[in-house]
Amino acid sequence: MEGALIARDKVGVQDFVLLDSHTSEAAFLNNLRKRYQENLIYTYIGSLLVSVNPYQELDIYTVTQMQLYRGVNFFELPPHLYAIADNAYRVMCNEYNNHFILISGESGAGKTEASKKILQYYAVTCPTTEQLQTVRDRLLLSNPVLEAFGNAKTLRNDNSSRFGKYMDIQFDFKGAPVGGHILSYLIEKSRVVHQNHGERNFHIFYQLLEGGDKDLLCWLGLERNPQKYTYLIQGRCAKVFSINDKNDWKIVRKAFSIIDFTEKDIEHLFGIVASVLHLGNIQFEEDSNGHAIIRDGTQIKWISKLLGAHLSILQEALTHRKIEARSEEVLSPLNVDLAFYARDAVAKAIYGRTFTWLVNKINGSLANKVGFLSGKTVIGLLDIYGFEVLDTNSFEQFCINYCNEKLQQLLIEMTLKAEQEEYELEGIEWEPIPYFNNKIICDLVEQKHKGIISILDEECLRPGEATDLSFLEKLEEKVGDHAHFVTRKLADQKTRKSIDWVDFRLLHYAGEVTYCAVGFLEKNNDLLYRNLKEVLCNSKNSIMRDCFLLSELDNRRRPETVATQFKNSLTSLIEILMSKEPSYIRCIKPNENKEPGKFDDFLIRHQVKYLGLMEHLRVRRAGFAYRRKYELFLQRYKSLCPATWPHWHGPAAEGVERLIKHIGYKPEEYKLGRTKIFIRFPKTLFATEDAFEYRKHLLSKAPVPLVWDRGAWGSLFLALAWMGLEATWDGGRFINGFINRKKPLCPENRDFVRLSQYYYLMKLRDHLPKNVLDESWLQPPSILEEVREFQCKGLSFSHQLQQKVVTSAVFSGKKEGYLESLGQPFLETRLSEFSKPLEASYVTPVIKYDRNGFKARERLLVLTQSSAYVVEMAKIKQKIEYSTLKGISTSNLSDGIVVIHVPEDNKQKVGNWDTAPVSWCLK
Ligand SMILES: Nc1ncnc2c1ncn2[C@@H]1O[C@H](COP(=O)(O)OP(=O)(O)OP(=O)(O)O)[C@@H](O)[C@H]1O
Repeated sequence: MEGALIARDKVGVQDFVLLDSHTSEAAFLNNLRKRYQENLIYTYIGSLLVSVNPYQELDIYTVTQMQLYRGVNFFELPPHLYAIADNAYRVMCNEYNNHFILISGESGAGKTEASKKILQYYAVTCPTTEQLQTVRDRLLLSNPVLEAFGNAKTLRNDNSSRFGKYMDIQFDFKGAPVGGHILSYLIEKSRVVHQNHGERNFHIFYQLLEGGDKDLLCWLGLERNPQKYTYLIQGRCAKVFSINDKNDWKIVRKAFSIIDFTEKDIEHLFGIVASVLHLGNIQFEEDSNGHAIIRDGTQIKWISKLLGAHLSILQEALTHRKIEARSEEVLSPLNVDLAFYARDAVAKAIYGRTFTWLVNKINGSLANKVGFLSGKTVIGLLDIYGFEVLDTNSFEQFCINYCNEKLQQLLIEMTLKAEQEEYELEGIEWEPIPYFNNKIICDLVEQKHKGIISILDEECLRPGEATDLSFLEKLEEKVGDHAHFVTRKLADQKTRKSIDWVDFRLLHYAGEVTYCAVGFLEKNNDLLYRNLKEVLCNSKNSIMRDCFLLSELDNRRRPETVATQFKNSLTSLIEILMSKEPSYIRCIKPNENKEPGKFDDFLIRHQVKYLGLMEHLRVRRAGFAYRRKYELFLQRYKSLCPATWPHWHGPAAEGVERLIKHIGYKPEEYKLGRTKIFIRFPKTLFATEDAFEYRKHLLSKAPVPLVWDRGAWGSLFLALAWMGLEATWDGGRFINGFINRKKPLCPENRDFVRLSQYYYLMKLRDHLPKNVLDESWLQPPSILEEVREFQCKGLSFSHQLQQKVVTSAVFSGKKEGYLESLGQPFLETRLSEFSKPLEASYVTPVIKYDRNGFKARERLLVLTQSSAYVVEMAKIKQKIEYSTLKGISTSNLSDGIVVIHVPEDNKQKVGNWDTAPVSWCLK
């Protein structure tokens, strides 16, 4: 206990306070620098996590660290990714809602690493079973496969994501990961055929050449030397010091077997990868008529073999274009330039569509096959290509940066804007803090008819001679007066020099980016000659046939342009995210050289500025560190005030007022809104948390059933769960008390009581004082993990063990779900005082509602072997025998209401209570 408090004082509080006292940018940067130099790479601004890429493995990603953060409020320990992950997870489990974690920052800032660490955190800390272990492995192993095919070395990052990824992790009602789903966004296909100096193609090509065994390479017609392949050598850096292609190949190869890829799938997949390399080596020359012919037939033969395409048809498709004139089809020979264009187009199309196939295949293997369909919640992880400025920026950078504008907009909408609007809504006095809203740039790009994408589409689709230059002219005409758009013609004298005639410049939220318009039309159209498509549709390679459907050939409608498809997919993504509870991680790149420990002030200041971190800080500082609905605040802290403990029956707002008056909040420390309490300073909250912690410590020492969270409806459900499972337990001995119950609970109710049982136990764990979770216990063999659990929780070990043995004798092989429940400790919630006169097996405080007027009354519910009793003080108010029980209904809401149905003809007058209802309604 003490340890936890000291740790919190030393680190958690300090983190907040330091930030709290820093309003100036310089002070904030100083703080970040100082922390970075001490290897403290994480900092909070409120609940937003700022992460500065360390470029070295620090000792903060261990399983012990993960366990440390598990189930602890995020402000209690030093800032960490795990705290954010755990917080989202816990809220999801408690409130059954969906979450997402948005990880943003520029290329190389550490987004992918962060998302992988979060995934690992869930894999390690979430409950699992043998069956779920496969799901967990698949979730983890989908990453190396996707990275192999979708990541590449760029100048800014040796493992840069060249596609956007949004991954939903699905959890069942117990909080166990049961499945996943990945949405991918616009892979940078142009990289397949062209790489800038110092950059590589996608990792998989190098991995295959480096790691693939001799027989495989021989079968694919490949040589173990990237220098032999045109598509791999343009960046002149096939070998990279920081990348171990051979090792990565092994991981990918192993991953394939775990994520359900058959040998045939793998054969076809690498047939495609090799075909792309062979395609790149095809050279054309001119025949006497100026038509393109293939110079050397070796490559095309390999492609024909690997794709299962007819050699002469393939040859023809690469050198001719099929033109449809009325009802006739005419083959028109291509010149050399067009033949190269066709070759590259088919290589890009093959790779791009195979990537989509790969994602779908992985999704098939991640699909939830084991979990309960009901009660499924998700946590989404968004790791998407970061803001990017290259020497020459093309259509791909335009899309990537537009995507980052959209995410910035989402963040503004959900934080800066939402927070300030919330104050207004809640009637809290507030001086608005200005911030840059990048909506204006999003509109410039995406507005219907008027935005850059619409203008680009118009140029792509209109008849006549449209070129990249005519597109640029259209832009000048239509958006030339926009404050965030410049071309050479529109620029003032000073900036003119830095913009070429084929360029346009956008003033993004993250800085200026000059785009070269050359290639925009072609990349946006992304057309593939019809005869090439036909070849691929008829391929014997099953992946190709899945990717190129014959129906596509019949569809005469022009496909949507790439930019419009991308815009639409981003709109859907934003909708997906808006429906979930957000957590944010802002990644910062500390220097351009990928060097550990180097804090480049200039570079970081720029990121702090455009990420809007100072505005976040000011809103946080001027605003309130914490806000919570009255009901939830009261629920958590009600034990701190005698008037609210154990129950407060009035409105929650009044309860909170009583509570904070009792604790002694000063007026400047809080504000009461319409539905929420707002606490200004973190220290106020910490003091409250400390008091709560101490209170729990005291409570847990007292006899459990009478004082411990009397409102814990879970206790009742636990009892009901046992009843539903037709058994109960008397003072350590199990008795088949309900064995004669004829009707078992229906499946929904059974799931529900199991859920209640599970959460009750989780609650039990969370409410134990921290010092009992002592890491000094020796790591037991896994078979004894359960025993250790009891030790850790401070429960009587031998007693629990005895009970487990007895239970095993009674239930093993007889009770459904018994094996699953083995790992959960039994509760010590028996009431010894009652055991003699009533032979009680279970006691819990409840609120009983009368049929007449639904009036609430505090009672105790006592469950014995044969009957249930409602008790007031020491008086039995009502008794019902289980043999007469008609049924039990539970509410489908989280209100904890249970109705116990009693037959009409079975009314009993007990004690002095003469209004025995037909049903008991309990909470
Ligand atoms: N927490 C970390 N610990 C150690 N190294 C890290 C960490 N985060 C990032 N790095 C290093 O920085 C590199 C770049 O990180 P990462 O690939 O996550 O960047 P990114 O933001 O996803 O970039 P992109 O947008 O280009 O995909 C990693 O390959 C790794 O070397």
